[in-house]
Amino acid sequence: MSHSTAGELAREQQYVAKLYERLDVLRVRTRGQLDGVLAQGAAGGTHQNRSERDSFADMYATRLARLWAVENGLCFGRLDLAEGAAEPDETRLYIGRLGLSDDDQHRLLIDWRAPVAQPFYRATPAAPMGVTRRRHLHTKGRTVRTIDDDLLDLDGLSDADRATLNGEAALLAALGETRTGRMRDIVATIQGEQDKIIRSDLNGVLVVQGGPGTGKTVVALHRAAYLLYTYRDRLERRGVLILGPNPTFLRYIEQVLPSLGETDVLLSTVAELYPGVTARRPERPEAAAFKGAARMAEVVARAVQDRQRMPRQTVEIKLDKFTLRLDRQACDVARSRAVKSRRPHNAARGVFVRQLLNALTKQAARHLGRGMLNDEDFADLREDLRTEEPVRAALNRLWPYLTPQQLLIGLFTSPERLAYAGLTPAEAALLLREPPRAGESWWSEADVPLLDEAAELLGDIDENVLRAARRAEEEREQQLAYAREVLELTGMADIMDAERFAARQQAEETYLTTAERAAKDRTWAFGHVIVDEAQELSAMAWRTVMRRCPTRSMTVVGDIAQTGSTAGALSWANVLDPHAAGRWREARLTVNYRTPVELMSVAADVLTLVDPALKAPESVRESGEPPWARRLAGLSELEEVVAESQVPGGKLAVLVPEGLTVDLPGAAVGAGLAALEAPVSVLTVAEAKGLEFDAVVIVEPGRILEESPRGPSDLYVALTRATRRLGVVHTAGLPSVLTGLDQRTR
Ligand SMILES: Nc1ncnc2c1ncn2[C@@H]1O[C@H](COP(=O)(O)OP(=O)(O)OP(=O)(O)O)[C@@H](O)[C@H]1O
Repeated sequence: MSHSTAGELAREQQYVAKLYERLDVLRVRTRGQLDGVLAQGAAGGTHQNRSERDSFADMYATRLARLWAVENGLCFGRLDLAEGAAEPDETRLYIGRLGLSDDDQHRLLIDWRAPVAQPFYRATPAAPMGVTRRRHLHTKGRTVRTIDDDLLDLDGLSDADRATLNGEAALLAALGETRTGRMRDIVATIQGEQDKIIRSDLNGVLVVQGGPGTGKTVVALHRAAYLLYTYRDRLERRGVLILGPNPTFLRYIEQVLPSLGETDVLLSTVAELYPGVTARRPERPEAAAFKGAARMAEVVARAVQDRQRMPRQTVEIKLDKFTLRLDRQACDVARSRAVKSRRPHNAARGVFVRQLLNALTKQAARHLGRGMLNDEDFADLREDLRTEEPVRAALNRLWPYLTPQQLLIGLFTSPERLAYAGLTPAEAALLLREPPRAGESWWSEADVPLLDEAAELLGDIDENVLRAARRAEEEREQQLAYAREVLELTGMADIMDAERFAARQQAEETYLTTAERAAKDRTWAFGHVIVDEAQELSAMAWRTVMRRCPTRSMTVVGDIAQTGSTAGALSWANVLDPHAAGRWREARLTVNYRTPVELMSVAADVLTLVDPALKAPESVRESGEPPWARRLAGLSELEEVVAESQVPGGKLAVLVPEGLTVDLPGAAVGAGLAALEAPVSVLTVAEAKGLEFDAVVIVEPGRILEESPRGPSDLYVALTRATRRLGVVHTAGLPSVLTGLDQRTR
């Protein structure tokens, strides 16, 4: 290290130490404010006093959580601006995870999302945006380890400045690190094309199309943080939903937003979007694809109509003293009134029942010899009839209350109902199933959009009753959870127990965060929705997602070339035009930050099998390790191959075709937390989608290629998961597209 660099490092250390000092002061101060509010107690005062106190407590608790979240890498950059490009005392800006000012309101640190921080990510030598130098500070704990400078305007620098330049290495250093099994934030090294997407306008649907490793996921997450910062009021109220392909992927990305100080975001999968249903049953790909097709909306609608069909014969209702009759015409009139009301099935039932009860009441009056009734008597008699069991039973048979679950179970277990819904016997066979048995998990991921569709058409049975029941059940639980959180955060857990704290809250007060409230409510409309691996969503899944976002403020990220699901997308226009025609725009990411050049050139060959017109993204770096292929006498040799391929301290994935089991002692098998944490995991391509590993060994690529109509896409995904090493092993022949690989014998 040169003398001047050492001096520069010491100066930066001094500044960074000052920032941490300020952070500590703010933590103590905010903690004091929170304690002050909590000490006022929650029991006394008017309702308004209490709710004001609670919002302050909430605000301080959130602020405190944010101040703690930014401990690592608090400050990671510095911008030196040319004279004239900034106010005289603002020519040097430090950029960090949040904004800090001193008590005199002098800015000490700029939040990376603030407009003035934008040149840190966008300035280039060709368009320096007034920046003379961009400096990256690499810290460990509170210590500045190294600094890297990008020189943007040589003329603007003094001789002394020139002597301290280090050159750009921050990005490559970040990319070269071994993987931890969890995605990290990239706030210090966001690239220009990524920054444009992150800061793109909130309105409308932004599609981010990019090849593997171009940073779509990580960019989408930084965009969420940016939008929350920039439109905090609007988004905190309605919440932000991030949808990923499976729970393992959500675990992979879950730390990124908290590390950026944002915690109130709901991470979910489509399978979890229907509150109260756990969709765990595996589904045959043909059935899943069929259930995902847009036509299923019509099928579900027909299934509802099926439950509104009227019998041909007159319905007889035997009461003690006489028998009432509903003929076909009376039923048809009531049905058509109910349908014309345009209400969902369960709400329209009220119209239907009222109409028939009126008809029955008139009949009953005749039987009772009471020709003309005044309004009051008529209403009394109608009420008497309504509570008669035979009347209730008859009306229920004609137009039953239905939950979405009842509707779909009825449909999927009945060849007659499936036929009425418009399916051929062969199509019906894909859906036909045995009724649920106790404890069985009956629903699959592909069923969730159908339940959601049914819920729209049926409506709630009785909103108020349902809500009240749900609230009563959840109330105590919510209050306890909240109390625990607050007590833990404030370090008060040892002086007050959560039960007592919760007991002090009023019954009508709820303490759920926006994300938590939204997760429990099927009809919640989010302020912004981000869909990752969006190419995999079926047409029916898109209908479900769009219902969660009526404003269509969305970020949709994916890669059409990676579509593995047969119900998935083949073009963004196909997917989005039905829901947001004229309201979506596409941005592209073109640089691959994950996969080295050597691996990407093999993947590019496979991409031509997906579609010769597609172009693979450019890789930014080389690994110096050419990918290889090896023929094995048997899969028992795999253990040795894996041992040779591991990167010390890193993660390795063995990617296998669907249904192939391999025996690797100590390896984590299948999706789940272990897949992220174990040094070696065995996964199918679908399970590895969106993830990355230091090394990857692909087993029997020929089978992956042939096992589905989307085989080439699956192989492309498999080839692009590694950051350093890639090997392919096979006992059967090697697909011709891979014969260019280094052939190894051992
Ligand atoms: N600007 C950056 N600085 C540092 N690392 C980056 C940057 N952009 C992307 N990366 C890294 O590149 C890798 C790939 O990013 P990401 O998983 O977001 O890509 P993707 O486009 O979603 O890939 P895929 O389509 O294959 O799932 C991640 O390790 C990510 O952290």
